[in-house]
Amino acid sequence: MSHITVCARFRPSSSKEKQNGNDSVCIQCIDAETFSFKDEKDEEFVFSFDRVFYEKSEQAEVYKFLALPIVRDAVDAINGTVITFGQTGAGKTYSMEGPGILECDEQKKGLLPRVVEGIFDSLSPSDESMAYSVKLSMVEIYMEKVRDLFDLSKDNIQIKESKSRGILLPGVTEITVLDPAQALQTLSRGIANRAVGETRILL
Ligand SMILES: Nc1ncnc2c1ncn2[C@@H]1O[C@H](COP(=O)(O)OP(=O)(O)OP(=O)(O)O)[C@@H](O)[C@H]1O
Repeated sequence: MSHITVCARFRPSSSKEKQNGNDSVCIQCIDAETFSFKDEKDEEFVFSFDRVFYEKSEQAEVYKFLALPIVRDAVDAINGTVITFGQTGAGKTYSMEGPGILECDEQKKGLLPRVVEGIFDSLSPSDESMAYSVKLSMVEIYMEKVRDLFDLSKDNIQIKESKSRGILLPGVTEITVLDPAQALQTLSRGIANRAVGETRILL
């Protein structure tokens, strides 16, 4: 089995797109893995992924298919990553965070709050000889530099690689979190520190 899962997700047309008549849809569902795309010359192309999430897909489905296996592996010390890629307005933030990571709308909440809960649920120690600690770091690559979103004075963190520990960010802030609420509060602080973000307010 591949260690990489690649999915496509389509978001519903926004009310603005509907208002402007920009909401004609050029893709058609074939099945849960395949869709067809018609370009402006009416030429048809067929694409397949591990899973295609169409516009009615639920956040919970995306979590279950894409992130839950990574959460399970993480608890067994296997590294995992979720990457979103797409043009502006495609739905990356919605998929990752939902309407906001502190918002607890059960249906709409995104991958981040679900992953946080999933990790803490999986850590509930059934075996008392086991001890876990959960630490968060958060960085942003901005203007070719790695900035620490938990300590903005660290604005040029180096990326190193070690044979035994893999990719490292020496000196990056690590915050120990004890429960999901504390983890989400901490992540929300990091998100607010991003230089590029839809909710950045300059005073
Ligand atoms: N699956 C979805 N269901 C409902 N609304 C969605 C969905 N995906 C995205 N949206 C809405 O579409 C809009 C754009 O989404 P979003 O902000 O997540 O895009 P983005 O890819 O993060 O854009 P940018 O790169 O500009 O930050 C938002 O208003 C969001 O709420």
